[in-house]
Parts: sequence; C-alpha cells; structure tokens
Amino acid sequence: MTTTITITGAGGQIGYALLFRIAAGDLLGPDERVRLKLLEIPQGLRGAEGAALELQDGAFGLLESVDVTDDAGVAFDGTNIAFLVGSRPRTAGMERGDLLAANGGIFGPQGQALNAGAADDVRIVVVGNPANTNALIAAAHAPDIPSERFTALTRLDHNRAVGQLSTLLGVPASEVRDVTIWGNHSATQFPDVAHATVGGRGVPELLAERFGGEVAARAWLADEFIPRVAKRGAEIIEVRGSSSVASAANAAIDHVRDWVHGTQNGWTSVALPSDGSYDVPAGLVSSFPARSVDGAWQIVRDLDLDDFAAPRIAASVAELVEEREAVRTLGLL
Ligand SMILES: NC(=O)C1=CN([C@@H]2O[C@H](COP(=O)(O)OP(=O)(O)OC[C@H]3O[C@@H](n4cnc5c(N)ncnc54)[C@H](O)[C@@H]3O)[C@@H](O)[C@H]2O)C=CC1
Ligand SMILES: O=C([O-])CC(=O)C(=O)O
Repeated sequence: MTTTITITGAGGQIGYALLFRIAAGDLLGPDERVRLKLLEIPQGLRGAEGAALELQDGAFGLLESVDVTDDAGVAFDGTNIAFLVGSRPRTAGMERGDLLAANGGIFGPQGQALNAGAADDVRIVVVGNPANTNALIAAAHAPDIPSERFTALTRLDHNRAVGQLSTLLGVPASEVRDVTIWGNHSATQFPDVAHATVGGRGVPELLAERFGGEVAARAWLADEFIPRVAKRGAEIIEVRGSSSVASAANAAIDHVRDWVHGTQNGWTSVALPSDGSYDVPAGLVSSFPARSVDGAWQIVRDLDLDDFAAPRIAASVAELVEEREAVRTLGLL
C-alpha cells in the first residue's frame, strides 16, 4: 500500500524535522510506502527543494516519490494525510492572538483545496498557530469533508505534561497514562492530571505523597505544573531562541500514528470539533481526552470535572469562542 502525505510549510523548521521521520517509517510503520507532497509559498520553495534533495540522499526504502509545489491544488490532490504546518511562527513577545490575523488567511484557501482534491479518507492535523482556530477555518471551507477529520495539535502539550510528571515522579514516560489537555493550544489550556495514573495508582495520590498532602499537591499543580506546561512554548523560545521544532514534529507524528493505528496506553489529547461534550460549544475545535478506535477519534466521555477543573476548562473555551468571533470579524469564517 502507498499513502499520499502532504506537508505544508515543508521548507520550514518543523517540516524539515517531520519529513525524515515520515520517510523512515515512524508514522505508518515499516510496511507502508509513502508519497510525499511538499507545499510551500514561492519564497519557501528552495528550502523545500533542498529537503527533497536530502530525502533522495537518504535512500529511504519506503519513499516512493517527493513532489514540491507552490500550488495547493496540486499538493492536496489525492492526499490521505495532511500536515498543515505552514504559517508564521511566534517570536519572542508575541501571543497567539497576534497570529490570528497573520495566519488565519492561509487556512481558508487550503480548506477549499482539500475539499476539492483530497482522498475520501483524508485526515488533517493543523500544527500552524493558532492551531485550533486555523483548523476551524479550514473545516469551514471544506463542506464535503466530515468536520471530525480536521484536528489540531495539542499532543505536544500532552507530551510536555507527561514529560513533567515522568521527571517529577521518577518513572518512564510510558508509565504515565490518561493525562488530558483541555481547550486551546495556548497559555489558557488546562493540563489535567485528575484521572492520570502511574503503575495503576492515581497521580493525585502520588502527588499528595510527594508534596505532603492534597493541599500542597494542588498548589504545585496550580502554581508550577499548569503554567510550566501551558507556557512551555514560550520557555523554549526563550532558551533556544526559536520555537519548538523537533518536539513539535514528534508530537505531530504521535498524533497521526495513533489516529491511524489506534491509541495505546490509555487516552491522549486531541483538538477536534466539539460535539457539545463537556459544555464545549458544538463545532469549536477544542482539546479533549480522546481514543482512536477503528481509525476515528472518540472523545472520552463522562469524566467528573471538579471545581478545580471546570472553571479552567471554561476559561480556555471562552478564549476559543473569542478567537472564533475575531476571525468572523476578519471575514475568515
Ligand atoms: N501546535 C503546536 O504544538 C506547535 C505549532 N507550531 C507552529 O507551527 C508553525 C510552523 O513552525 P516552524 O516550522 O518552526 O516555522 P518556519 O517559519 O520554520 O516554517 C514555516 C514555513 O511555512 C511556510 N509557509 C508560510 N505560509 C505558507 C502557506 N500559505 N503555504 C505553505 N507554506 C507556507 C513558510 O515559507 C515557512 O517555510 C508555526 O505557526 C508555529 O507557531 C510550532 C510548535 C508547536
Ligand atoms: O509557542 C509557540 O509559539 C510554539 C508552540 O505552539 C509551542 O511550542 O507550543
């Protein structure tokens, strides 16, 4: 079998990190051949062409072809999986709101091109920020594609939360299960450990042991863990001098691999159009706990939300509603 995969912004940093992992089989496994389609704007084409030359030099056994184009119609024709990465990254001092106007205009035309040419089984993940609202815009321009095929990446936030717990509790990341990122891929997100477990024990209980009581554990969550995870993107920008790249590409691969092959080890976090669960307005692209079953995301339902969680989720959802209003006002929806 061969899968056609489109990567937008393929000449940029995350594109460069993604391409080689996909070609090496990290996305779909060692038996699935891939056809890569690299979309760039004219000024980014040389970067994508250079990456294509290096892909050739990698002599990847699974790589059937690589096409580089600045025409979205060509890039999305027949695509089975689309990574929408291309957009301007945030730089020091910028908040995601600043990116709405700068990047929102990219996703309407790309939604239309996907609608016109993508394969019937297309799966789309938006990485470019502001990712949730960009996915909302793209879905709104693709009436023939089921809206649940449009997702946005909060797996990086999820992995960051798992990484923090793994380090604190001194356990391998693979033992940390059922963490949830709720809401927007922004500083308002709510990384939730209330249902998380390690080795069959609840994380809240383990944190209470570690910090000497439930009150101290909650204080650590509110004052250290949540802001650390939610603002990790800014921390990386400050330390590296540019935004997350390899970890973002890794998360995008985790997201699509689990979508195609099914989630292992509990649930994960995915931003997808709400069906009204947990009082998130229907249609809003918000992050939820989700499992992939038979190739489709299913929101994990009926989790109890206490008075620590509910207002935090509501605050992030309110930000998504504001973003939706802002792009409506800009005429992008
Ligand atoms: N959701 C997430 O967890 C994360 C999202 N990001 C976001 O990912 C995006 C890409 O980041 P980087 O690769 O570091 O940026 P980059 O600037 O290195 O690459 C972006 C590429 O997109 C291209 N591009 C711009 N408009 C395009 C269009 N209309 N069609 C196709 N290509 C287009 C540019 O020419 C450039 O080559 C940024 O928006 C960044 O904020 C970054 C990290 C994590
Ligand atoms: O913070 C940024 O601008 C890049 C990003 O989305 C992240 O690292 O989570």
